[in-house]
Amino acid sequence: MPEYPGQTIEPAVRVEHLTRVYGAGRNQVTALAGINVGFDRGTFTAVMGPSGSGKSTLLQTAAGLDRPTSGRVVIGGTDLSGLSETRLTELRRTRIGFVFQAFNLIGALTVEENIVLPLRLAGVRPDRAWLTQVVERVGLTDRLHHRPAALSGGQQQRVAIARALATRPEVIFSDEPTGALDSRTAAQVLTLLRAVVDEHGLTVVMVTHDPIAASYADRVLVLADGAIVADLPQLGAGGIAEHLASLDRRVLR
Ligand SMILES: Nc1ncnc2c1ncn2[C@@H]1O[C@H](COP(=O)(O)OP(=O)(O)OP(=O)(O)O)[C@@H](O)[C@H]1O
Repeated sequence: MPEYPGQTIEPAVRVEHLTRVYGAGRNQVTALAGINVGFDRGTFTAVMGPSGSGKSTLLQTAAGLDRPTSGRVVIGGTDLSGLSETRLTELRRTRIGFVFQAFNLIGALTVEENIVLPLRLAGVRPDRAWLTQVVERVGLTDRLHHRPAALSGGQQQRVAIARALATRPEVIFSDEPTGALDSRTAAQVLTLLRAVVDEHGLTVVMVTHDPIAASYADRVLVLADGAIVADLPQLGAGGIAEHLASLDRRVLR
């Protein structure tokens, strides 16, 4: 559904009335309390908010890694709620890229084998021209035959980004991609994510606690208690930090 009158372009990801409740009775926790949001194609969004505000739950449910309690997620026009587990797995493998704080590379495989793994799992023939472009973009052309253990943290995260890009996904979901990196390496990884949005029109949704990381995005969503409490344009790292501090005083106690 269009979010406003006259809107005709389907966002890359659309989330409607998304609710996720964990547990039952006295142990019940509402991690997401009916979220409505769209992520337009070719945009980079940072998701922020205090610990326990629902950021990871939003990412996991939007990415089809977890089923919502109610509400729905539509990726590129496909409603995930109508999909069987098998179809959902297929969609995750072919249309979604993931980049996590832990690089999650397979130590026994080379860099190249790690990058093409999602394609092999999905039984999809690699698009060699695209893969060459991706490997060049992430600066790994001379590392393809190394094992992950022989690479630095920043290089390993770049392998994870190349792996996420291998299938030319409609969206990349990323949870704290720079959480394990020093600030210089983090800047390289964020510049790379920014570039895949600007140069290839990909859509990136990234959870982060860091206003500097968020300053690479076009838009900053702030969650509190499972709801969106701010939807901001890019304000720069200082502006984001200031806004979070003012929300902290007003909304976040
Ligand atoms: N599997 C689970 N079982 C029960 N409660 C959960 C589960 N996963 C998350 N929660 C709860 O849901 C709420 C939101 O958690 P979530 O991990 O999404 O927050 P977050 O904003 O990502 O936090 P952080 O910044 O600390 O990673 C929290 O109260 C959390 O304790």
